[in-house]
Amino acid sequence: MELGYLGPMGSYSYTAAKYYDPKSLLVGMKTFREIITTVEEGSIEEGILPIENSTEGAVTQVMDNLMETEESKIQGEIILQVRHNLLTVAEDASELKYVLSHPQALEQCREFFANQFPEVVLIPCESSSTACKIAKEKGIEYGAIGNILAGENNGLHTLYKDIQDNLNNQTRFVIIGRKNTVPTGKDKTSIAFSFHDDFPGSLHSILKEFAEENINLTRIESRPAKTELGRYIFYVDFNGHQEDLQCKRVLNNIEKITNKLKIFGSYPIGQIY
Ligand SMILES: O=C(O)C(=O)Cc1ccccc1
Repeated sequence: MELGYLGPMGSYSYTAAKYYDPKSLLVGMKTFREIITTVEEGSIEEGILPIENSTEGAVTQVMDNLMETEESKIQGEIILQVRHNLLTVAEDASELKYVLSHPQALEQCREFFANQFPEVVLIPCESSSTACKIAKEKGIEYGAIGNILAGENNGLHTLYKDIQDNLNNQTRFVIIGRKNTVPTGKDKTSIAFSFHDDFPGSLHSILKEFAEENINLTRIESRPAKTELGRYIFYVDFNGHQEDLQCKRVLNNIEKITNKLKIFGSYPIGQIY
């Protein structure tokens, strides 16, 4: 089984992919969009994508891109305890001027840099493992935020460990693929919907359906519909599989109330690593 991830090797996505399926053949890619496109086209079977973080919230780029999918479904999830480290070319920070990483990682360590290295310029790049590679090429003024593994792979020093602002920093990854899943009894389903018109109680009318079937929601987010200010797409995750009877009833009912209902998929509840 080939599994696409945000590469190169040593990224946080790589770690998550290894935990999810140690046997799969990992294929490093440059962007989240590339991962989604290759799964959509069927040229790779699965892809892994970060979708939300316990401190920073939604990974909006992934959520927006998933909205456009036609063939791929969410068929798994995994939660990774993300520990950031300051990895540098030099053995100390005396020359440190620039620190590179994925925007998500930079955001999750903003306080650390404001307190410890207010003069350091934070530079976004494609991934934390790419950041390590670039830092190594650039020299002693450079550092990266990444996995210790990525630092070691690139010959960097681990200057500070656990620099994430929130000690309990978790990222939830979803696995997309083209297969349908079967109910396991411990599943989750992800959907998104929008309304024809704005009307009082619109969101309530949806939430009521879940409440009446005693279905627990595990996440609710809104994203701009990108048509006009004040129009939203709502993203909801809930416990249960779309083939379960109660879930089927809810999905049937809310399809009638909503303008567009997208079911991203049902999948076994993931473990935390
Ligand atoms: O840049 C990486 O290594 C990634 O895999 C993206 C990412 C960044 C920060 C937290 C989780 C995933």
